[in-house]
Amino acid sequence: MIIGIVGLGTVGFGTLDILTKEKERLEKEIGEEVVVKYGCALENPGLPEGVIYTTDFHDVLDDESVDVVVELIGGLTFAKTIIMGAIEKGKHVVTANKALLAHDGQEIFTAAKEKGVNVFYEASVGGGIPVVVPAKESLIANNIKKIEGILNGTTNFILTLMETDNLDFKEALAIAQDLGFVEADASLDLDGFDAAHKIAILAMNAFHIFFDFDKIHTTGIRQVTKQDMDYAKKLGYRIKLIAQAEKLDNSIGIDVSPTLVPMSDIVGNVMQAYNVVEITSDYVENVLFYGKGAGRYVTASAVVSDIMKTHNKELWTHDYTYTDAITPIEDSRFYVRSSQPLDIDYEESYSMDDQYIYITTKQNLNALKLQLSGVKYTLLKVRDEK
Ligand SMILES: NC(=O)C1=CN([C@@H]2O[C@H](COP(=O)(O)OP(=O)(O)OC[C@H]3O[C@@H](n4cnc5c(N)ncnc54)[C@H](OP(=O)(O)O)[C@@H]3O)[C@@H](O)[C@H]2O)C=CC1
Ligand SMILES: N[C@@H](CC=O)C(=O)O
Repeated sequence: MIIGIVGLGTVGFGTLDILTKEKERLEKEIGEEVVVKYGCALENPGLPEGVIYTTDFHDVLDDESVDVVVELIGGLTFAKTIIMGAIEKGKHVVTANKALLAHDGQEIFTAAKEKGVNVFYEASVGGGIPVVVPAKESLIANNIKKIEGILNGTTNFILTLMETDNLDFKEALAIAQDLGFVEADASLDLDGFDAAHKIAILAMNAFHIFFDFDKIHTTGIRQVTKQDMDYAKKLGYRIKLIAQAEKLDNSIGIDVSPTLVPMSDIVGNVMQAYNVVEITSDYVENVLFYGKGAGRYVTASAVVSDIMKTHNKELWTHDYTYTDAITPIEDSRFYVRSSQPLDIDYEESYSMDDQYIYITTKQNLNALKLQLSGVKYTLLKVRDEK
């Protein structure tokens, strides 16, 4: 197996390092030589002997001996050119690029099918947690009804540090950046788009659909305050950025929003840069996937696993149907805080610091907003008790 890695940053360099250190064992596992022929990046990070350094990804694409192109530069432009170019040349592709797959997955998978090659992307969701392959292969017997979880390491890390270390948002973000968790464009993490990319990929495979990514209703963590975290805690909840995808009556509901999660729930105890994905289906019922969702070696572990998977000649199919029926998930319980008492249906309520705090009964978001028109309030979703 001859490999070209394009992108030698956090994940790319980690991938190269694992492939170098574990070469002998990996070769034994698959019964084939594993050779990294190219490392491509704008600056040379220092490559092991025998790996050709280039700044031009065409060197990798144009070399007929390369079987697998590993795209780890991120973004929607060059990354797409590299992936489409590799497919065109009949090479397998491994990528961690959730943004690109969420936007252009249909085009990429269609091209891969035509050329008879695989595009593998385990690292695109949940960092090192095996979830894409298990959901697509191990759960094949099941009709998936719902996927829910914490899919962004950066925001979970920030929320954790705000709670446990009393850090402010900016301080916590700077630490996450040092640790290599944060996207080149941090707003992808902070505004919920990275989690939306990941839930889009999971929903695509779970419900066999392609759809316009921009239809996903996405809210990030910028408006989450320490004050609301403390109020939520008094009621036994933590605020987490939750991504959800669910089969509704006439649509697939998908959204990403800061949500109060009961501390009695496993999901409410997922801290730091850990991720969790809960899949609900008919036969196996509930399964949870938990582990580190970001970081160099964590993510490289999933990339290496995908590279090894290209050794099997079996092709993955993505014969999915395009749908416009993507809607927000509007029926939920809600946390509502206001400086005035409210006349709404609620399960729990208390007041302190001149604030009135409610956990509502399950109801429709738009109906609740209508009821609250003219009132100043903060509103967050509340996850059901398990
Ligand atoms: N970091 C993480 O924890 C995770 C990241 N991912 C995904 O993995 C991918 C890579 O992320 P990450 O490693 O963090 O990103 P980095 O920014 O650390 O690395 C990007 C690499 O791409 C190189 N590069 C950029 N443009 C080009 C180009 N035109 N030609 C050649 N090389 C180029 C950069 O080179 P140079 O440094 O020389 O400029 C750098 O080596 C992204 O899609 C990201 O979303 C997925 C899961 C977790
Ligand atoms: N920025 C992402 C990296 C992994 O996908 C995150 O924080 O989860």
